[in-house]
Amino acid sequence: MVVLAKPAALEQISLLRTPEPWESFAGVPAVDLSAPGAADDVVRACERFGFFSVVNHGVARGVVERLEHEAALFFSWPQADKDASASGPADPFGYGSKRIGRNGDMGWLEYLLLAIDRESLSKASPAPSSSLRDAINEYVGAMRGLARTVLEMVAEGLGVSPRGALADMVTGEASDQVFRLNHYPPCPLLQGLPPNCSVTGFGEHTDPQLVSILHSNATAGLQIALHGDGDAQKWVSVPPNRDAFFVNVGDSLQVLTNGRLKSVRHRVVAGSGRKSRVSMIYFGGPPVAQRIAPLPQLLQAEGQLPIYREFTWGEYKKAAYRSRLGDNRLAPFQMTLVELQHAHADAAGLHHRS
Ligand SMILES: C=C1C[C@]23C[C@@]1(O)CC[C@H]2[C@@]12CC[C@H](O)[C@@](C)(C(=O)O1)[C@H]2[C@@H]3C(=O)O
Ligand SMILES: O=C(O)CCC(=O)C(=O)O
Ligand SMILES: [Fe+2]
Repeated sequence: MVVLAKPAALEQISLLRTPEPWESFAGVPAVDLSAPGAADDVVRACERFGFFSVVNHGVARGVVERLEHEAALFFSWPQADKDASASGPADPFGYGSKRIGRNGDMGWLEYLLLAIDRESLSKASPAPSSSLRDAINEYVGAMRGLARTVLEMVAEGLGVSPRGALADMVTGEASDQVFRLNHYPPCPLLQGLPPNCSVTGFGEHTDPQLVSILHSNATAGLQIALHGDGDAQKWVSVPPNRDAFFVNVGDSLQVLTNGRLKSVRHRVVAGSGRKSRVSMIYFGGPPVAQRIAPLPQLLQAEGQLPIYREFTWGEYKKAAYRSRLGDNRLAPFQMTLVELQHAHADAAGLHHRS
């Protein structure tokens, strides 16, 4: 990590001064994937928090440990070697430090962001070493399986058939999968400041895909916003659990379920005294041509009208990459109040356009 070499850039990473210590949240649902009724538990967790952990997931500990080891090795390379490991700074794929995306977002982290073809790392975004590439490929294979299981459970719990309708979008031939390794070192800028001061590691956002599956080491830092009434938002810290994976509902799943499942706003904060946080995240996106719109089956079953306009994943991604991290990327695709009123009137056969 380049530390303090360019103070001007560091100033752009907003320091958060927190009046209270972050509340460690004991209420994150832990779903036992091997238990009967897991599908209902998954849906409940997605409705309530858009976020949950999974245990008894069937992913071998060795797969995680191998990648953790390789990731730690990579992040310990000299800065010049990491910078040279991809041709230029991440855009969006490759090795990046402090800059997230293309539009001025900054965080106290370094990362590797990689595109995945169906089974393995894309030739377009090679890993910096063959041992890291092999560990990522093995890990991503396990994550695709886990994403499939979770999305099959979502479909089952919602009564959507076939059971693979959502899972196929993420694990099919042309699906758009992304993998990310993040490293958040302790921040020296905070030394000497009160212990409740922290720096933005990864700014608040929702993930654009259907689901993201996250694993981290034992260092805290991830926070989620609890879905409140109206605009009220309460941030809580997620206690790390090395034996579990954390599942985030993404924007696309929110749209497919007409807002019944909600994407979770989340962020990472880094402190001064902590150990480094290392996280690995698999993002399950559909093929670029996939149409994303509320599933007709769900609308019919629940007697609802769509609250989102249809778009393709390619269109959403293009818009996402033009947005800032914290933007509400779904807002432009939401039906306006007037459109909803017209749709209701049309559905009731009452609407006469002049
Ligand atoms: C600021 C940005 C980074 C991001 C692309 C974007 O323009 C807005 C969405 C961001 C995000 C958040 C979730 C994932 O980490 C990510 C890879 C993604 O798919 O959308 C990042 C993008 C990125 O880092 O390139
Ligand atoms: O690193 C983490 O723990 C979360 C990062 C994240 O939300 C992301 O990369 O989209
Ligand atoms: Fe995220």
